[in-house]
Amino acid sequence: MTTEPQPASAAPHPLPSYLDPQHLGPWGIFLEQVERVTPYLGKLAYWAETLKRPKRILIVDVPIHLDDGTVAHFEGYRVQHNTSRGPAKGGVRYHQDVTLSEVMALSAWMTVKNAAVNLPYGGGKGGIRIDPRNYSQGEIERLTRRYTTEIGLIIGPEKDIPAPDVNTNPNIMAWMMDTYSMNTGKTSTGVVTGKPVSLGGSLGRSDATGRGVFVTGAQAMQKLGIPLEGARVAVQGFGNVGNAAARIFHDHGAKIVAIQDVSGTVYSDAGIDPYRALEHLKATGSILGLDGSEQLERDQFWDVTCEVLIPAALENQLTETNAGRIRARVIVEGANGPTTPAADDILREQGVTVVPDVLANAGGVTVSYFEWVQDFSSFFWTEDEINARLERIMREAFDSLWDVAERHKVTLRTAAYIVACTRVLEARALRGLYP
Ligand SMILES: NC(=O)C1=CN([C@@H]2O[C@H](COP(=O)(O)OP(=O)(O)OC[C@H]3O[C@@H](n4cnc5c(N)ncnc54)[C@H](O)[C@@H]3O)[C@@H](O)[C@H]2O)C=CC1
Ligand SMILES: O=C(O)CCC(=O)C(=O)O
Repeated sequence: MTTEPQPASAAPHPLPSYLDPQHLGPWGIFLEQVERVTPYLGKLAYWAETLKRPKRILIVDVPIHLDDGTVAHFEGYRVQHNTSRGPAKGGVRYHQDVTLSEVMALSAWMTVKNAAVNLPYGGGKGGIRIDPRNYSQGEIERLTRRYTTEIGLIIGPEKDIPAPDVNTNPNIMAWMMDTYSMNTGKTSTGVVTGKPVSLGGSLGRSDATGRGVFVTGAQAMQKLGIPLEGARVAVQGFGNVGNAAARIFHDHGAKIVAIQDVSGTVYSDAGIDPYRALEHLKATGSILGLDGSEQLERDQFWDVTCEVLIPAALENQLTETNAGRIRARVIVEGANGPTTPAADDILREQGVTVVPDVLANAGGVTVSYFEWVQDFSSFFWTEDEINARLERIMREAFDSLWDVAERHKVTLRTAAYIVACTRVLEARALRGLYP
């Protein structure tokens, strides 16, 4: 038996159909990203097949009583893509378009993200296919508690730690924590992060992803000689990530010229105050009709001239169809997977710098890591301490990825994959196979 790693991965068996690149969707995009990084992995390419196969996939039926007394069934998922460097970690999404392919890709991007910023985690993600806008608070609570019980088989503070993602929030994390604790017979704050501060949550978590988007975006601007003061910023998605990023850019002198969310697009050449936009959204349920702004057609958002574009909604937004229209100099990916590989190539040719999701939006999971550590030690830090540590981690990660990108003459995304996949596969190789 040879002990010397061979240059190419030994993968004698065909992929199961749900892992097949032909079975497109977001998972197909992740596979393409793995193909792009493999030539840079040297001998570790032997283990690259690991990245193409999630470690564990759980599909659950989530039945609940609706308020009208009938029973409804929802399909839920928890995917643990990789646990080579530590427990799986990643959010839970409630959305009508959730699919297995999407959750697999989101969990894989968590593996890469956690390794890119060197957090001691693997990658996981969960989701339920539901449009939560159509359900009451009581129905969402019952859904959350049943889902938590179903995935309780594989989650836990040392196994897999969920957190908020699209349409989930600290309230939902509180129900998850409570359900898991009831089922295991002890209060287990560390089973989820992004909890309310009064239940073992961390100060700074709610704005952390947007703060990381700002820190990495500002660093990219500095490298490119783009002044922050007066810089025009367009933001897609005005939820947890998009509105925090908009507020923090605004606080540092940038001008938010366009915001798009699920309800539509607003634009103002003079700049939109994101605090007022948030108040308007809370009062009316929509960003449309904000004083001093005009409404644009949905697709016109991509034509807005700006220095910084922040996609902070869903994946697959910048594609080969619209990438050529982008007028931004920097794209900072608040969302996971907003840019397809074909769009990446077009943007690169146009000289647009993309700060990739696995770096730009890592602020959220970084403060989730702080929350988890604080829960274990039952000792809580101040918000200033948290923000200072977050900013240091994000800056250092940015600088080291920028250097790797320059050295290999690759995009920041490929640089992030080189660093992250090397870390993951080194751990994989050291742990070896059993038996
Ligand atoms: N919450 C977190 O800490 C993190 C979230 N992310 C990613 O950031 C993105 C946004 O997540 P959150 O802000 O947490 O979700 P959220 O549920 O708080 O907000 C989502 C926003 O996207 C908008 N949106 C939905 N569909 C849209 C569409 N078709 N076009 C335009 N806007 C649309 C919604 O109106 C809302 O403003 C997701 O890709 C998520 O995976 C990444 C890292 C951490
Ligand atoms: O805070 C976390 O653990 C994960 C957040 C998340 O889902 C993400 O970074 O995409």
